[in-house]
Amino acid sequence: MVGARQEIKLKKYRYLIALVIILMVVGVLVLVTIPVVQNRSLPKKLKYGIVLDAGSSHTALYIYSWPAEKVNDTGIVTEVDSCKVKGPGISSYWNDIEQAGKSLKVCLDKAKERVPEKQQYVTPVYLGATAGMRLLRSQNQALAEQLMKSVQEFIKTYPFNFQGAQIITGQEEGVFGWITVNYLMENIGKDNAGGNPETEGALDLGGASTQITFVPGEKIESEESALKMRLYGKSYNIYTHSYLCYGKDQALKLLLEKLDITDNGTILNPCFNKGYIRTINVTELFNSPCTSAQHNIIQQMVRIIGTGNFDQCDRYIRSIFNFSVCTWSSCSFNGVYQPKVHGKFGAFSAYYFVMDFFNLTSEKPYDLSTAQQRVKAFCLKPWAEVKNSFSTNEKYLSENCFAGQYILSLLQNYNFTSSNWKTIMFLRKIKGTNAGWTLGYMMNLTNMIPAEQPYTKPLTNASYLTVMVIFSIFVFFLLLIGFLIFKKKIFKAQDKF
Ligand SMILES: Nc1nc2c(ncn2[C@@H]2O[C@H](COP(=O)(O)OP(=O)(O)OP(=O)(O)O)[C@@H](O)[C@H]2O)c(=O)[nH]1
Ligand SMILES: [Ca+2]
Repeated sequence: MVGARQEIKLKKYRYLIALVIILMVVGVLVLVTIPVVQNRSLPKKLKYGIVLDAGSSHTALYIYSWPAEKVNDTGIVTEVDSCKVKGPGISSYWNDIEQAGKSLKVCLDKAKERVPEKQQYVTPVYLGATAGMRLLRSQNQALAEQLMKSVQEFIKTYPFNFQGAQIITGQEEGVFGWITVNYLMENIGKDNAGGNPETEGALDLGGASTQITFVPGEKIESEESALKMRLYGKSYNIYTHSYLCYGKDQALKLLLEKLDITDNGTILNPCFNKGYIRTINVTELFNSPCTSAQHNIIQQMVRIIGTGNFDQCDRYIRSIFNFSVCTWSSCSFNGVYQPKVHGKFGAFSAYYFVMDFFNLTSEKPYDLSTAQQRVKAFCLKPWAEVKNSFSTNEKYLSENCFAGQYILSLLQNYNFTSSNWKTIMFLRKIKGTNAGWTLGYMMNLTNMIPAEQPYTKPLTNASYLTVMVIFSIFVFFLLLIGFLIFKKKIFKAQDKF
């Protein structure tokens, strides 16, 4: 009787053990499959943003994109496409205002093709105009406003989420260029255990203005050029200055104004290659507020003839900068305060175009004397030879001697000398995205740069689940072992019984 009862009990135990084991296996299977299913790569939802850079010499459109769920992560926004508007900058349409807006058509059409239709209504579009419009506004505010309205109305005819067209300040242009460079280089936003990571300065040479922006190693004396910013939980004291009229095209006008004109309306220009001839309308030279000084040229057209004289060019270029006044402890030129340049610099736009022409933009920086020699060698070449040797656009080609010397002069005025010249990296793009103010401008306006470091979980979702699964399996085996020991003891007790 006792033996049969014991057998029934034993059978019950076996069923119970089998049931527990099955439940445990199912439990482990569930634990393993759920994270796998949960973590399989989901189709990424992308967000888009568009910025039009209405520069003095031309307008460009940039399309940026980033994964929707990672807004605050660093290094996430990239440029997915860009479009160069044909023709001059919007400020040149002052006598045909309606055309200013229409000139943007091809690029806006391209943006419409590039951004998925469903996303277009939520895609913000910004237009920022720079020095060309600043100059026009200083001459005729009403006209500048009409022009901005023209581009605004035209952009509004597109299905995007238009956020406004503004003439941005030189300070904004400088600082947003700095943000772009440091965001793309991942100098800002990275949680750097060793304190504040070094940032890089930004050097932008446009057609009508030029900007220098960096974090100095000393206190900034002038409030006007100082900007305190808090980005990703760190504070930055930034120095920035924008020199209106010192972009490449306006600087050339400043130079031409300094040169003598002969009675028959000829200007000899030592900064153009020997034999190069360019005929320009006098109004073209003097319609700029940068050169509106009194002049007594009676001819309508003037002929500029290149003489390719390096030393004379150097002297004339120096003469467009004023070094006679400085009320601060140090100045660059024109009495503008500038602390000592500090750290590395990224130099883009015309700095890049021109230095690239002279093959001076490699990863391994060249020294100042090599740069000077290359520019000099080019300037000494007669125009006929230059023209035959390069297929570059003739306007750019003819201005490279001037631009090369101007850049060398400007950078030395900022106090880049042979000892720190190699801290400048001439670049067009960083990780595939164009260096310029537009990306920083968009990220600022879309609140994509947090002031404080966003909260980050100690583990990613995937590693969290992996750890959970491993520990569950571990606990399962412990339970199993415990259970088997327990079972053995029961059987032993039963045997005794
Ligand atoms: N050599 C050369 N010069 C270029 C090229 N593209 C533009 N430039 C010139 O470089 C200068 C600067 O160009 P950008 O940076 O586009 O200037 P921008 O934005 O129109 O002008 P700002 O409003 O002052 O910023 C202008 O004088 C342009 O004409 C190029 O491919 N090669
Ligand atoms: Ca520009």
